Amino acid sequence: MSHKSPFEHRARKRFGQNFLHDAGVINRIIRSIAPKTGDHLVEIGPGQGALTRDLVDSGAQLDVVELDQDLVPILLAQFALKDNFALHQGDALRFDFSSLQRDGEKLRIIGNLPYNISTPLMFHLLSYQSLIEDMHFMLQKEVVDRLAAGPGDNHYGRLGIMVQYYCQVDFLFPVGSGAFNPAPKVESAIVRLRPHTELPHPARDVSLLQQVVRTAFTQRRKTLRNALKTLIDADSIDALGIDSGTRPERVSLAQFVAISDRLAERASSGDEE
Ligand SMILES: C[S@@+](CC[C@H](N)C(=O)[O-])C[C@H]1O[C@@H](n2cnc3c(N)ncnc32)[C@H](O)[C@@H]1O
Repeated sequence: MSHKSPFEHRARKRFGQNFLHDAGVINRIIRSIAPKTGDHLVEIGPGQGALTRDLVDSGAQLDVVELDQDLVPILLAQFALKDNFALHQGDALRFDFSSLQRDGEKLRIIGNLPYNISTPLMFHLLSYQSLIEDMHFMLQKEVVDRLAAGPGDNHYGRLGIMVQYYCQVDFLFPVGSGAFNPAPKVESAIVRLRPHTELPHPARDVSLLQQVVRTAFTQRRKTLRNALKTLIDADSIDALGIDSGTRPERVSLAQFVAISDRLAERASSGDEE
């Protein structure tokens, strides 16, 4: 299905195009970001410029990354004359964000993201975590619930744990589907991610942490000891002060890090389970 916009651009499903048209929602997002002169903003997927106008007018440097070539003339017609605006046509998943950085300044990332690429894009951006001050994203509400969830919440799991490893996560506000054209089938929400300047729970080996968390949540109804039995025995979990009879959904990030650090120690000492 495609929908005509005021600029005669047909919204494309394959690019995840749902354009914001609700001025109240746009204002609220801009107020949450609070862009100012001296900031270096990067908007991913500017679309027809719903958020872009206020971001440019803030006086901040604004780079935008848009995949759809047909949107390029629409964006340039509105913003090409602004000397604080630069457009990069291409795929944000492959974009080298470090190429934008100047003089040690940090980037502020913004995006009403296509929902099909939001998780890989967040992890791509987290690989530049030290260059980023904060990120404001519109995502499926269910994804924001998962990002912000803590131990014991229904939505708590792998995505939230791994993003919270790198970032402070704040659920800002929900957005109804009527704010978009065409309206998506699901509700949305705005989330703020702020990369930690120092990781609160640094793991000895992040890929091991990822493996532990992935394995633990493959069958979330199992006890921790059963879920992790291919990696570590119950006594070793209990010896870390973690109840191996609990469910993975009750285990904190710090506790998952403790388990993965124990495995990393063993691997480095050549110790076998
Ligand atoms: C949900 S729309 C949001 C558009 C606009 N920011 C708004 O709020 O109305 C997502 C935008 O991301 C663009 N897009 C999709 N995949 C992309 C990718 N891989 N890299 C960069 N932009 C992409 C789409 O073409 C579209 O303009």
